[in-house]
Amino acid sequence: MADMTETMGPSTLREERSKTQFDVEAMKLVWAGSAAHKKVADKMKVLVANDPVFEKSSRPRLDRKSLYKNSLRKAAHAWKLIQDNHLTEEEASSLRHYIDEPSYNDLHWGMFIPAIKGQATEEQQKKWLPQAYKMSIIGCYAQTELGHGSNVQGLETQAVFDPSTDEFVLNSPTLTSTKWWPGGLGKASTHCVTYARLITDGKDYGIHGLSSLFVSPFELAFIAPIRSLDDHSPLPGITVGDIGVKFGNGGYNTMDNGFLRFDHVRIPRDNMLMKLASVTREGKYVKSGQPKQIGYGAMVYVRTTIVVDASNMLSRAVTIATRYSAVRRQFGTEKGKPETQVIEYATQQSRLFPLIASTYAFRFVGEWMNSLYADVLARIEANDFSTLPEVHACTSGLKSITTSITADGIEECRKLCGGHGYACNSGLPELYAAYVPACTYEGDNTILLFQVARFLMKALSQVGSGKKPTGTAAYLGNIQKLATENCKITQGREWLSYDVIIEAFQARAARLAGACALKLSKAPNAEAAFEEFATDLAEAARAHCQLIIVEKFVEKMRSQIPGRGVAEILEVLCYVYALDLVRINAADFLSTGYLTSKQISLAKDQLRSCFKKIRPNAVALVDAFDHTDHYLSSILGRYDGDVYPNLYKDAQEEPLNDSVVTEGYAAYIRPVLKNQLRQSKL
Ligand SMILES: Cc1cc2nc3c(=O)[nH]c(=O)nc-3n(C[C@H](O)[C@H](O)[C@H](O)COP(=O)(O)OP(=O)(O)OC[C@H]3O[C@@H](n4cnc5c(N)ncnc54)[C@H](O)[C@@H]3O)c2cc1C
Repeated sequence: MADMTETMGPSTLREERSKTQFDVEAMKLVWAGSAAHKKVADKMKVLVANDPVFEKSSRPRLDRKSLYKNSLRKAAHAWKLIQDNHLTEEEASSLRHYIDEPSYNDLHWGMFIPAIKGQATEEQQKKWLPQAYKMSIIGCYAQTELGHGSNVQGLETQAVFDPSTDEFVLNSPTLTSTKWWPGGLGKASTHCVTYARLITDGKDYGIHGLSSLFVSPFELAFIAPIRSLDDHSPLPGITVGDIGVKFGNGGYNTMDNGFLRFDHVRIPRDNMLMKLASVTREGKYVKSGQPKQIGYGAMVYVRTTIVVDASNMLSRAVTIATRYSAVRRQFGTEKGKPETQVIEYATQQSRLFPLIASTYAFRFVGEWMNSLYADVLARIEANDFSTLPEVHACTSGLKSITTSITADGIEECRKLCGGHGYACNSGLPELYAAYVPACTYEGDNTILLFQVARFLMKALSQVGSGKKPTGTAAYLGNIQKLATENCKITQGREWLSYDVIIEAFQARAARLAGACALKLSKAPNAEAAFEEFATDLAEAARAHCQLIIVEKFVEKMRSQIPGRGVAEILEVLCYVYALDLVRINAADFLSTGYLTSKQISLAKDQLRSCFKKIRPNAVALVDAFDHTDHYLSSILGRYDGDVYPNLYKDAQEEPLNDSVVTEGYAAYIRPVLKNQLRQSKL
């Protein structure tokens, strides 16, 4: 069956790659962040891709039990590889990343261990961390309950201190207090870090958490053993299980998100994590004297990994959509010539290229957050907490907007692949299903924007009393000028200036925040007004976060970027990222009066000309992410572009095609066809 379409994909991608105007190998280094990171990633991605245990293309077809068992097998095999090969922490984490399957490991390494590090005393860390590092215990993070998630202050689980036995009694007093959602809890974990209302000395101390409305890191966390270390059965007083099937085939269903009820479960007093606060032998609640801000380090770390992960997940989706858009042809038949590649269509470019730009933008802002994390740790060490409110606000906002754009971006890439994007073998449905909860866990994205908005309102009120905002909010110190001087450009080319772009985003963010501050200042009740203007406040917060991402992209561009043509094409991507945001948010720029409709029209013209520069480099820009076919797990996104023969082959392997006449024929099709339904047993 050798026809033209069969061979067209590979030759098309070869031709695309021959048009590239920059050094792809150098871009791979920029994407990886350093030669050392690249070396680790290269080693781990090959190790995973070549190991049959890590096969994943069958995932969407597996029933839940087989899916879960297979995921346990992978986790065990990975742990064996880590030990046998003496992998470093970075290598082990990279290995888990390339296995690409949500599992209890994510919570054990990503939440349980950091929670102990952040909230346990040194003595307690010495007790728990070695067991956790050896995996002789498996831990998870049990905060959310059936009735409350975002509103941490509303959690109901109780930890009542009993001085007669020197123990806490953990109890779930209501149905709604059942812990619900924690990953790894359902079937795998032996322990959890759980959050509960501390009741001692006749007083309810509440939860002290990082809630939607009050910002302070957790204080009241407890380590609760939940399963026997001998036979894994639930311990006395514990009711635990999996909450059930979640969105999408495969997807996040490899994870055992669980429920947990405590029925007067006794744990030693020392199982309360006591870095920030403790309960004495007599039952007195005592603050440790350690500033509560020390908990911020762990929070910045977790959010940094989420933003870096957003760039990774978006990079997968755009790789698939870009390669396939080059291979896919529709319309435009000039006699004897192939049809037009869909990537040539202006609408395809205007949907796809800004997503490629966003992928790089998120990568660079993630890189900056890594340095921010180091800075936060150093400052905490030196008892300097001055930057923490600003860091908390910007990391909340960046988590919110990068995960929202990534989830929407994956879905957009699915649509960019037309009908074939809807098939599981495109890799996109499962990617979306597994990724989309990132908009909810680690803080609902809307709630996180409110944290940013509160910070902005406070910063503006302090500007009024002469205090200079710092860091990512420094521009608010200049609000007088930003709110009154409008954009002056008259020619399209003037948009291609970092200063012009940054000033536009600063003016928009400052004006939106300023307008909210004015409304709040006029209201008799600030809390009620915050609720009334919540939509505007969320918009102001979003504008502030987009400004941060634009600024960090520009900062990257102002650094040394080696490699032939690399800086040049990244510059184009930087403008695409910013100008597309101007296009999408034209209403904000117009309503705040900073831009005229003529200036917005000039921005759109520039955007179109930037797309022309991206076009010959599009495939190479996604090749630079350096994803293996195993990691992408997508027929549409194959590196060699050999799409159609493989779609055909995959259909032949569909289990429904095991027999030519389907199993239900005799019972359910034949009686319909033969008008024999009355005689048949249904
Ligand atoms: C896949 C997955 C994995 C998870 N893993 C874990 C885990 O390991 N451990 C754990 O403890 N939890 C986990 N969770 C739970 C998760 O952290 C919570 O679901 C999340 O914090 C959101 O809280 P919620 O469900 O209470 O949402 P809700 O707060 O009930 O949100 C519902 C809606 O109400 C809106 N809303 C709520 N309050 C306000 C307000 N004040 N103003 C305006 N709008 C508001 C929200 O924006 C949202 O649109 C997981 C969840 C998922 C989906």
